[in-house]
Amino acid sequence: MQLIFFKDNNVFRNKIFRCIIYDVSPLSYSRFIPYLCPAFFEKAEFVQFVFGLNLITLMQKSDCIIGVEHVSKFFGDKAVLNDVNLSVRKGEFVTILGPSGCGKTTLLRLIAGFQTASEGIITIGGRDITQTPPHQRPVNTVFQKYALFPHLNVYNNIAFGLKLKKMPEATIGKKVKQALRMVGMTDYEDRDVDSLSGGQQQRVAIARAIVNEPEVLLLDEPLAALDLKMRRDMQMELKEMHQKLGITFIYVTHDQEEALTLSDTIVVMSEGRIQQIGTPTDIYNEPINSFVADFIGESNILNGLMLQDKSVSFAGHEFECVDKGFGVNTPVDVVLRPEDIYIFEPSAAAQLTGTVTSCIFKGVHYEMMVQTNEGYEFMVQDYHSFEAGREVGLLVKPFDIHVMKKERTCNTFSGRLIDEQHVEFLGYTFECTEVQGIEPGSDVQVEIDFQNVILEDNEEDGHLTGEVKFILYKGNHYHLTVFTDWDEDIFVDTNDVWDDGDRVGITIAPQNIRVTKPSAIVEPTNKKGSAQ
Ligand SMILES: Nc1ncnc2c1ncn2[C@@H]1O[C@H](COP(=O)(O)OP(=O)(O)OP(=O)(O)O)[C@@H](O)[C@H]1O
Repeated sequence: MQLIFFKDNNVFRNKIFRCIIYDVSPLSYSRFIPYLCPAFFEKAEFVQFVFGLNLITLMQKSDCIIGVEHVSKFFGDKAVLNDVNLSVRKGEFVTILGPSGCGKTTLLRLIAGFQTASEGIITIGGRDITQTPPHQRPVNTVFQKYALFPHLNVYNNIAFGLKLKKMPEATIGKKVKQALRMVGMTDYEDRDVDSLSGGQQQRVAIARAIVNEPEVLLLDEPLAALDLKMRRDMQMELKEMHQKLGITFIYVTHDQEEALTLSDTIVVMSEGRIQQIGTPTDIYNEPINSFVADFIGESNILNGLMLQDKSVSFAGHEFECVDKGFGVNTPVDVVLRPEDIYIFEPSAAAQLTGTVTSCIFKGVHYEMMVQTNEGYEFMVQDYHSFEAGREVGLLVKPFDIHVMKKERTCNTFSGRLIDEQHVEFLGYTFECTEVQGIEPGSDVQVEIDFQNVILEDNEEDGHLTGEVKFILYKGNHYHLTVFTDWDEDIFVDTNDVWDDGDRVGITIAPQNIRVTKPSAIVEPTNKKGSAQ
């Protein structure tokens, strides 16, 4: 008998691990069970016994229904998903949230089985289904475009799958009625689907999915085609439906408000990687990096310097905060939610003073932009209005100052020294100031400060070309990610205003290129998909 325990970092972090026991004869297996440590069973996700080639899941301890383990998906050379790990509990409402093109739909399609993972494993109920065809998976998918059969009425659209399974007509009738009741469309059985509104068609699509009683319902932006009012109504209905049905929902959206409203758990993705997994409150209150902070809700994001434990400077002032363990004089990102900033008449209590530049009524609160005397801009939300032009004081409490580690403090590329004054990186040979003490032909590390990357309107004016993405306003400048037309991103600090998707030329002056020997410490590089 052979005992194999395997665990991986991510799974282990969630205190679940898997044990596989190989080549157990039924006799030794029954003798063996009583001796397995109870503490082990407490932690084990499931225990599998392998009899020759047959794998038997003996026990599934945790309530994990879907496991995505180290999953990557490539289309050609392009990694659309990069080492994704996710564990979904039975009955959970999980939302995959991220900007367009970050890989949300691809992840859903891998779970549904419409596409196959290039690497990694997907399990449902502890069973490896990575290669299982879609129709053999206990999941059903609702798409953004309702994908109803136009020639069938509502009843027949919903009954379609059940008829294929050759269920008795009476059972089908009962199930269709039940599904229609669930989506609030009891009287619509005989209607042509073309005569229904977008919201009603989506309800029929959901009814058609739930009538099969799947263990997991996958929903790919199901409300995206609806107008705002209908979307809000349907969100509430979906939430109720989820509670009534008690099945697991995996929901894809790029709408952060929808994700915060609906979910038990939000998975925030960017560029094929998971950035953060947490409850809506966790994600909103404790974003793990500036990408998540910017993507979820409104934020003021500023460059800061952690002076020491519980003391951070930003916007030209020192502030007391609650964070510790960043070290001394460490560059950080500081996030302040607009509703956490107090605004009042200038007084001694003010930490910052400035002038209101705009004031807009937002229905319940006022949203004001304040330019501080040190030249930083803050968004502030308050129930009281301070009109444009008024002098104000601002204050933020230590607990409301969110300090987060910077992913990087400058652009870092791997390159090759061509000669003393030329270095090759990002597929281009750049002129640099004289490099001494490194042999031409050696591998080198190249560093460029964010503010030293110049973007040009005309692509042909740059050494390189690329596309502007992820624009982050940092109070007194913009931090941009530019997808170069090579394999890596380049990060830029600029005062110029660029739009998402702008094509640009990229220039770097020779004196701003730092060439060093590759450091022993692995610094984060500008590989595609890393958070800002
Ligand atoms: N079959 C395919 N072949 C090549 N590239 C693909 C294919 N399917 C998706 N992609 C690419 O993979 C990336 C992720 O696509 P995906 O549809 O998963 O993103 P998404 O986050 O769901 O975006 P959206 O919100 O716009 O639907 C995109 O760049 C897309 O162009």
